[in-house]
Amino acid sequence: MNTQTTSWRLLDRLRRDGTGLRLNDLFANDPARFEKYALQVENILFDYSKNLVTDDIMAGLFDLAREVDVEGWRDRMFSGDRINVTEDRPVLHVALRNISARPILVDGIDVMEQVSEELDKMKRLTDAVRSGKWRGYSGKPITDVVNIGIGGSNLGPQMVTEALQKYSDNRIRVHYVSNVDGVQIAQVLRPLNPEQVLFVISSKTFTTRETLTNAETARNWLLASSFEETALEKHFIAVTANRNNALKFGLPQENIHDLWDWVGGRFSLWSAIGLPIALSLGFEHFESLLGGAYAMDRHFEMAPMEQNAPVIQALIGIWNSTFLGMQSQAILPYNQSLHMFSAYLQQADMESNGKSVDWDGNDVPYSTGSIIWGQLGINGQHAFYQYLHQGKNIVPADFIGAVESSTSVRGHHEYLMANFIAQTQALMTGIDETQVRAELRAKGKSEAYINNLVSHKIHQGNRPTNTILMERIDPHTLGALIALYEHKIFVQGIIWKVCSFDQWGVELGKELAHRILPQLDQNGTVEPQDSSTTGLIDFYKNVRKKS
Ligand SMILES: O=P(O)(O)OC[C@H]1O[C@](O)(CO)[C@@H](O)[C@@H]1O
Repeated sequence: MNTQTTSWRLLDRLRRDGTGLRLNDLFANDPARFEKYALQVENILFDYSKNLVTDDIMAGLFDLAREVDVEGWRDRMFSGDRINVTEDRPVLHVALRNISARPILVDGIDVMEQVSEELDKMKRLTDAVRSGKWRGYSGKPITDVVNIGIGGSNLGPQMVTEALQKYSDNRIRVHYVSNVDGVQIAQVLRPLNPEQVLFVISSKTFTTRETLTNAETARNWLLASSFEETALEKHFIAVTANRNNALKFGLPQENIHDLWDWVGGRFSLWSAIGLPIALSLGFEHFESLLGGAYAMDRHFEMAPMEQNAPVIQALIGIWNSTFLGMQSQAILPYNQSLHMFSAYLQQADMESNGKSVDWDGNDVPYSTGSIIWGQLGINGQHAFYQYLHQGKNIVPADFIGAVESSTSVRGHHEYLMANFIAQTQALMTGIDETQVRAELRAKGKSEAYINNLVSHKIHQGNRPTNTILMERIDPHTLGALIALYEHKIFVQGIIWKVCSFDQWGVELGKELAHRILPQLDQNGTVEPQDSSTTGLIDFYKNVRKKS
């Protein structure tokens, strides 16, 4: 157990000794703190100086990473070892953006050959669709792409297409359907012309009910408009690791794009799952995205721990959550283009590290993972920041922004970024009683008024934040940013000793849904089970009967 390492014990002692640490003091006592605790990778400045850490704590955290052999595990991931132990698979999303084409062997076979073949196939499709060479059944060019997929087969591509919209020439409009609630697909299809739509059915397993139900609805919608035998092959593409099921759906071999079992769904946007990104932006921008991720991979592989951004980000997160007991983590982008970033990270992080047993199946005696949540920071300021500033529970936060605006609209960006910087300062410095009293006196308030209000206006401060400031949000930088978080998640999994690449926790709910589905039918028999489940099924059926 990693708690038995010397460094874990030392860190535990530092935690106890350091309960009185104040960020204000740490900055006052060390004018060089920012230089020491900030670094730049690619176009990304990562400032972790506003965290409750000292040189001793950082040294202890680096020792912990060494003791549990983070670097060894990292090398095992990059070289294709089967580090996904519960599924007995390698973890090779890094192969998908290995633009050096350095061989990566799995069972003696270089996976880079398959990767580059698939990339070529993606490029051919992207160019054909975007140039108008690919035509629908009636001979018209494709104008709209509808991606049908959920979880990793939705969140990554959608987050990226939204984030990089500025780079789209709008030749192809991309839409996303993930929810099995028919409202979503109905809304998406309503304004579209079936003759000019290309559906991308994205499912690693091609067994996910939500996706298959939506895919069938899309197929019926298309076939209702065309009795052409070839309509399906002109309007449907699949991305999957399960060719057989895609063939059964009615697609020809050449319309199926490959994914491999060594790519986790939540790490798959770099594969053909990223087709909607390429279709929307053009293949050269997709390649830049891969290039940015590759640059971060090289940094993660080569930089010493003390200057390694993903390692440091992971260690700070472990310090905050496991040692200081701060269980949640807010993700606060100050950039409209990143409006889906926290939703994307929720899956990447929580599905990876939300585990309670270690690789050997033993309970872990510490908290793992974090509750990842958030939304655009500027909107959050007018919604939940009250809790961040004065709530009882401390929520560490990542502030993410860009120096250059993504729009030519003037007069907005400075205001946005002033807030971005001010919020981390306010969370750190807070405002104490003396300052509150002085401010209220300066405004001419009476002593009685001040006495009533003072405790409400005090901000304790001392709330930890990371600041991630990019020069701009372009495909390369976004690729690097996503890879930064992917590797952070990986390092944390190693330290917590949990398997970050499986997701057994999502299975039980799916199985029970399969059992409940026939019970919802008016003629279905309700099984003997707990009274709440039975009561809900009965209520549902009674209301349906009347409607
Ligand atoms: O791509 P698929 O196989 O349809 O799976 C979709 C998502 O469902 C999950 O398996 C969770 O149920 C995710 O891990 C995955 O990204």
